[in-house]
Amino acid sequence: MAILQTTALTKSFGGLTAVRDVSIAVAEREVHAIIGPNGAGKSTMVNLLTGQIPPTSGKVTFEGRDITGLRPDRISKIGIGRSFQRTNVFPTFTCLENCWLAAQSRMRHSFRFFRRAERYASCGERAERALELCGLTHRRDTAAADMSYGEQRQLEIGMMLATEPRFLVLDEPMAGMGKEESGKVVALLRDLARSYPLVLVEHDMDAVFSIADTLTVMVNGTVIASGPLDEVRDSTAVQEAYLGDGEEDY
Ligand SMILES: Nc1ncnc2c1ncn2[C@@H]1O[C@H](COP(=O)(O)OP(=O)(O)OP(=O)(O)O)[C@@H](O)[C@H]1O
Repeated sequence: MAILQTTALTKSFGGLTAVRDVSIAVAEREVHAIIGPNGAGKSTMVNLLTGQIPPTSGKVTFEGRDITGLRPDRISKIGIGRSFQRTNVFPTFTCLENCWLAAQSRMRHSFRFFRRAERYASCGERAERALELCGLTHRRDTAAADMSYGEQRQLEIGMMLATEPRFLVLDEPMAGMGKEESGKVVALLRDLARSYPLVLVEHDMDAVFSIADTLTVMVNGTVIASGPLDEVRDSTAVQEAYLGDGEEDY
């Protein structure tokens, strides 16, 4: 059964339709990658799934519940975690503090604690667990600014995990990384894929092909192919439309 599903999802910006009639379904334990050339509508899809923008038409359901048009904080609380294309960490805060803040953002009244001590402890536990999950326990007390770019992206994944999501949406988690750094993130994503269903938007095709179960290929806002990785990767339509001439761009 699908955990996350879109039905005829469409988003227009004035005269431009960035996402047109997209219907995808992501099952339990599935890594669903969305690929496509620049301007294909991938980021718009991510923004529609996580509530950053409302759709023009169509529907998004999560665990059978209609979440279309809900605000990002509601969607986060419902259990969909999102990482951003650009690093969102607080540079002067330590890794633990960054994760602590993210954990706290999920609390109902972030700054008006009823049982302050209990909530504090619970955020601390979540933060420590998130650091462990993203492989940064050894950097617990290091300020984000003192870490490499790759580690900061890793921390951002930790911050997403500190919100205790049940589903992950990752927007170009390998962007701007060197080979060694992206190798680490690929390993991390493989680990996470054992526990979370996830949607991954990524330009690094080696990474996508090594992690994804399902591939959706978008061109100009439209899905041109979607299905099991091997079938879609090797389909002529995809080779011609995307992986052919444009491959060197990635
Ligand atoms: N807020 C917006 N207002 C107007 N047009 C937008 C907006 N956001 C995206 N677009 C347009 O929608 C189209 C799809 O953009 P989108 O960023 O979703 O593509 P993408 O596949 O993520 O591209 P990239 O790989 O370059 O990130 C583009 O033509 C873009 O210019």
